[in-house]
Amino acid sequence: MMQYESAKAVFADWGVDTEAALAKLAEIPISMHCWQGDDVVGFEQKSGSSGGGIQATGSHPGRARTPDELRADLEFSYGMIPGNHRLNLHACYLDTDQNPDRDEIEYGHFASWVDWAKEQRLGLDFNPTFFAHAKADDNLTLSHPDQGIRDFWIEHGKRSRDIAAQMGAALGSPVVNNIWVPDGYKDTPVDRMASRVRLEQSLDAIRALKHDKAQMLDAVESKLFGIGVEACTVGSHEFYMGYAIRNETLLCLDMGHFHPTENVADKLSSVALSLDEILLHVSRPMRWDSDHVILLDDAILQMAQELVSANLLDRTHIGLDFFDATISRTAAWVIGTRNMQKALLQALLAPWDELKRAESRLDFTTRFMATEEIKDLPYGAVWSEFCARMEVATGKALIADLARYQKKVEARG
Ligand SMILES: C[C@H](O)[C@H](O)[C@@H](O)C(=O)CO
Ligand SMILES: [Mn+2]
Repeated sequence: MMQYESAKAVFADWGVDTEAALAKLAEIPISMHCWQGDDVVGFEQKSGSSGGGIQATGSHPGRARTPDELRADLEFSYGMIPGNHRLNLHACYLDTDQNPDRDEIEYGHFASWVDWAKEQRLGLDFNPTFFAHAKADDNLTLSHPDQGIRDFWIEHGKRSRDIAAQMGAALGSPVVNNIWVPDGYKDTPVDRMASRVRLEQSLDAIRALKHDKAQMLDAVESKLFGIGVEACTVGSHEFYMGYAIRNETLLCLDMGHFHPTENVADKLSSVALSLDEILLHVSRPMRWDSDHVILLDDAILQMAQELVSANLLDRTHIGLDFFDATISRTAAWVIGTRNMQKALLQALLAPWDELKRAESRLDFTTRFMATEEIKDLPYGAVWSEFCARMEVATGKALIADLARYQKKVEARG
């Protein structure tokens, strides 16, 4: 507390109100992805061989194998993260004794998740699952040349939107329904246009039915390449950017889905001029879309800075997308999500007016000196205060709690 009071005075000297920053941070929900808890396996009773070019590596003990185990791990993890958040579910995480194929899923198969979300005061987000299925083994789904395969996936897409809308109605909070398909070609295709026309037509068919935006929001996610689709990804950035603008959907920017030298934070202000809302998949690519757990590193700090500086927090849905099976899965969730929050807090504690004034008069020296000096400000004390107010642990106590829970789940084998 004393440390916080002294930090508060230091920030006040820079013209920054720490109380306002803490209040804003408490309002920002992060959509935590269910698939970190079980290495993107899901709970279907059957699955195909196609991984869609994504891969969780590692064999750390304690993987959640059932919806109940996953919910227990999530409850523990949310308990370690300050604030109220959301869960991002994939369609392959259905909870039912039945064995519906992807084109047969219904709201009832996910009702237990909604009941649980209500109990836990969590929002939900949703994703159709266009991978890990025999009908995705060609690495083509919505753009497949075979009409029958396209129709199968279109039906899956329609049902997912419907399920998402019902979830949103039940929870009183719009569910973002994000479409990502693995479609692409290992070697250079000769008719890219035909694939993209088919993908566009399939997306239009999926979205033919209008849903209330208070219940469900459509999002589309682009990608640069994946394993097995190195030569061409049908749903490229340009494809989906155009699609999202023309159709007024959200555009999902996954930080692992661009060339490693691109700065994804730089894209926010550009796409925000043409889109109402944005979805983020905050991730950490290492050499490729490796989905490492996010660190409090420059890429994440810059993303948070852009969200605050460009005033985009109210129209950006912050989702996470990483999966690491070499470390405790619950620790990955907790530390990764808290890193996103720490980055947001640092951004909320920056003296933006002063920095922007310096830039607008081309005083780059002042901008340079200030952006470097504020790196020394006592962010840790403000973060600790936030955690104390939200009654969650920090530092060694947090590490001990995470280790204790990991020990408990290791008995699962
Ligand atoms: C499991 C997710 O849908 C997936 O990670 C997708 O969002 C993606 O980023 C694929 O590379
Ligand atoms: Mn993603």
